[in-house]
Amino acid sequence: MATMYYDQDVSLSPLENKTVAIIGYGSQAHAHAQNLNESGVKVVVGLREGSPSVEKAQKAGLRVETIEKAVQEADVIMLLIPDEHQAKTYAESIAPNLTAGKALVFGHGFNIHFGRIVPPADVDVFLVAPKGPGHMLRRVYVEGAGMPGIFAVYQDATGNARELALAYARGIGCTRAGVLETTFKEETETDLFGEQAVLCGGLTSLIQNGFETLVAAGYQPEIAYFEVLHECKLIIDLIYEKGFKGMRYSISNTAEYGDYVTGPKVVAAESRKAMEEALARIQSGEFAREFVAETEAGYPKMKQWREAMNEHPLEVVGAKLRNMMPFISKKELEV
Ligand SMILES: NC(=O)C1=CN([C@@H]2O[C@H](COP(=O)(O)OP(=O)(O)OC[C@H]3O[C@@H](n4cnc5c(N)ncnc54)[C@H](OP(=O)(O)O)[C@@H]3O)[C@@H](O)[C@H]2O)C=CC1
Ligand SMILES: CC[C@](O)(C(C)=O)C(=O)O
Ligand SMILES: [Mg+2]
Ligand SMILES: [Mg+2]
Repeated sequence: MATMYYDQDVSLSPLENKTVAIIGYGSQAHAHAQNLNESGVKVVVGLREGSPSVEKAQKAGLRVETIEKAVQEADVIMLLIPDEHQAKTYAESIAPNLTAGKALVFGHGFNIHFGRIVPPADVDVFLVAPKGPGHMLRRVYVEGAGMPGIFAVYQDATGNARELALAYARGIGCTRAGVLETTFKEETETDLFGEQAVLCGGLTSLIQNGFETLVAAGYQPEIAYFEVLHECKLIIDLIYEKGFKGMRYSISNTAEYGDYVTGPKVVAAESRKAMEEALARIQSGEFAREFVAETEAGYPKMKQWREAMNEHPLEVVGAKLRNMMPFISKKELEV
């Protein structure tokens, strides 16, 4: 069993009298900035010139500076802009202001692991990666709960990097749920695998195929949506709270029997092989190279896939149905 760190094991004191610069104010960054601020840590948000996020961060009671100025005045610099843009921002705005003894921090190991950012030897480098979306990191913190997180030290120039990483994890609320130590390699590869094969790619493909199968067979799209998407959350909630056993306790025996008989046929050897191939592509750096090339070309494939999916009957019917359920549609994801 891995060593888990909780609130009672971790002190915030390594962050006392230090300033944390949060670079960006998107999904993760707004949650880190607001959670740290409410945990009593001194925070400055670093944003590019003309950023539309300045007002949002200020409205949340946060101080905003340019990226360069935020890096200059901070002891700990957390880089939370999209992975594909980090190397350029690092080279232009961060590296020239990154003096000895500061800490350069990441929410995901992509740029260090794939060699796109090479920091100087005299700074601490670590990651603190919450295991969940930024908007949920903020939501659970406000509710008094936390999101599990993992941390890794890549470079310990000051001798304090590990304690600083744990204190940071506490400041954003992760030690309320449990934090464990990893490496940049393990975090990067497992995170990419999880989001591609299971959490995002795998899950949406499963739902989409289920929806299309029912609709093609002549069933009403609204029923198909409720059956394979809306109810997914309710089943996942049970798995999240009680594991497979608790979920199977709550469903009917009919459903449980069908689950054992049909599940392994739907997600079978072919899918397992595709998962292994996806992992190999991640480990070899092939996925990272392909994603960076897509970025440099202006995201032609991403744009096409996004547009096509936005028009898919699943999304069209889903938007209408969610609109009739104010307890869902009123939950904003806007920062
Ligand atoms: N999304 C998530 O929940 C998770 C993300 N992570 C990691 O966290 C990091 C941030 O991801 P995420 O929160 O999704 O990022 P977002 O896409 O939400 O980041 C948006 C922010 O980045 C700024 N930004 C975008 N492009 C640039 C640029 N070229 N130069 C300067 N600023 C820029 C935007 O600035 P402006 O406001 O000016 O538009 C905005 O403030 C990544 O490393 C990611 O892998 C880790 C765990 C989960
Ligand atoms: C699952 C996607 C994720 O890895 C995350 C929210 O943890 C991401 O990169 O956004
Ligand atoms: Mg990720
Ligand atoms: Mg993740």
